[in-house]
Amino acid sequence: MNAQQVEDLTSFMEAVVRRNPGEPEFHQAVHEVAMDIIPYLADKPLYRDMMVLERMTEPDRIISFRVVWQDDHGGVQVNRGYRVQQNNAIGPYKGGLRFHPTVTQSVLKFLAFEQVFKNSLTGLPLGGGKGGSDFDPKGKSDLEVMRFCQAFMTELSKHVGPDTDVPAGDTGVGAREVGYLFGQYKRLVNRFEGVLTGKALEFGGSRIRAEATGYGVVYMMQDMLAHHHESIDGRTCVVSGSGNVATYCAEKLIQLGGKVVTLSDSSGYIHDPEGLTLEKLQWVMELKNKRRGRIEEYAREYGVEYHAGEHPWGVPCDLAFPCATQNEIDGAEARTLIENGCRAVAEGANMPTTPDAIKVLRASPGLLHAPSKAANAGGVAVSGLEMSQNSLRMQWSREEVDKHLREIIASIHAQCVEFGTASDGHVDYFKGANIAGFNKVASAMLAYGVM
Ligand SMILES: NC(=O)C1=CN([C@@H]2O[C@H](COP(=O)(O)OP(=O)(O)OC[C@H]3O[C@@H](n4cnc5c(N)ncnc54)[C@H](OP(=O)(O)O)[C@@H]3O)[C@@H](O)[C@H]2O)C=CC1
Ligand SMILES: O=C(O)CCC(=O)C(=O)O
Repeated sequence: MNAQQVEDLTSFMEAVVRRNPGEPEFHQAVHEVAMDIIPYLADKPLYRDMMVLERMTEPDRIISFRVVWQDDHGGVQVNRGYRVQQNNAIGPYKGGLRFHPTVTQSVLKFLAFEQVFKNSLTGLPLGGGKGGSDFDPKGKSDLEVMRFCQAFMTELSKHVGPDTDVPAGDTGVGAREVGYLFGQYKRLVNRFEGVLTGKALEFGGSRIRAEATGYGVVYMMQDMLAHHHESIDGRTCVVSGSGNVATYCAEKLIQLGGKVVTLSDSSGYIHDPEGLTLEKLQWVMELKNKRRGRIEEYAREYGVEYHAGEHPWGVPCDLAFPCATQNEIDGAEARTLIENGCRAVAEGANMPTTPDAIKVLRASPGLLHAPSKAANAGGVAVSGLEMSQNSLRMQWSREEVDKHLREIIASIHAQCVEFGTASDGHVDYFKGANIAGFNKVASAMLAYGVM
């Protein structure tokens, strides 16, 4: 960046912070994009005069509402629900719902903003949005989760629809929650329509949607390595998380010959130096999705080490897959990864690396690093395919959906290479993803005029 661009970035970010006080996650996500887009717009006065980037940082609307439900003891509980409808320039708002006590407007705005670029990269007609609540499903009975989901959807149903806004799952919102949410929507509007994705197969879901985010992260890693004539086979992999994204990321890695040595949850991580097998992974999925237990139990079951309160980034690895949550790798942890010889990082979670960590990883010569908006786009891509199948009133085979997913990730990789390759041949996947994602949305916004 030259001096003028640094000045432009500084004044742009000052305005973002002024307009969105107290929203650090949102500032972080916007800054990460603006660092690449502001220099890119240096010779594009029309985009600057039309304030396209400024408009993209302002959500179309934010809906915030009270969610009141009754717990199993008859007590009345109050939570806050949100839907951030960020941008529908290229299609209906699309993005997940997160139920977690750390949910704030700032967190959902960062996720919605990122989603706009990610959805654009898929090549599908999908705008960007995100929603959720500070409700914590952990420790709640099935009936409590059901009552919460019904109360949440009672309000949300007024703002979503198959051509308006199509939510899906995210942290804390899996098959069980999507079932309750869809059932309530159907009851309220008296129509059977594809208002949510991630549905069960029996009522309009797509094959491979559950697997898609994790599989897509691994396909992205495969493509980055193949670009350098390397593969996953025989590489040691460190994965964080043990939810939807982490477990299917681990499954695909094992299928491709990777040795997955860690999984984690918010309490700590397990280290299995022999590597997980598909059987052990099945046990983890049962633990997490049915018994809703803690990853610590894996250590007791298989006689391996458990590290309470720690992240797995100190375990030596070739490939790293942060698949738990935002800002889970900081600068020091990024340095440790590099010192231990890490070759590549593919982000399964949204924005899992802090700005410091990105700086450290970017400065490491040759290290490959796929940002979340490119690496985890497989989930929303298959959600887009679920919408297509719902419109067609059809369900495609596993092979067909997986083939589309593979092609979409390959196209995202190609876009990153097109817009992110430096003169020395190194691919800056962050820059490539930001510019490619921006272009499509920005030209649609220009076509619509001033609005
Ligand atoms: N599901 C999807 O299709 C997509 C998800 N993502 C992103 O992937 C990430 C994981 O989502 P998903 O797997 O669906 O969610 P899940 O709820 O299925 O799993 C989340 C996992 O991350 C752990 N975790 C959550 N918060 C923290 C924390 N603060 N510190 C350490 N670990 C934590 C959870 O542990 P615990 O059980 O202890 O909370 C759990 O193991 C999120 O960033 C999400 O936005 C991105 C694209 C699509
Ligand atoms: O499938 C979807 O619509 C949501 C996916 C999602 O929330 C994400 O990509 O972060």
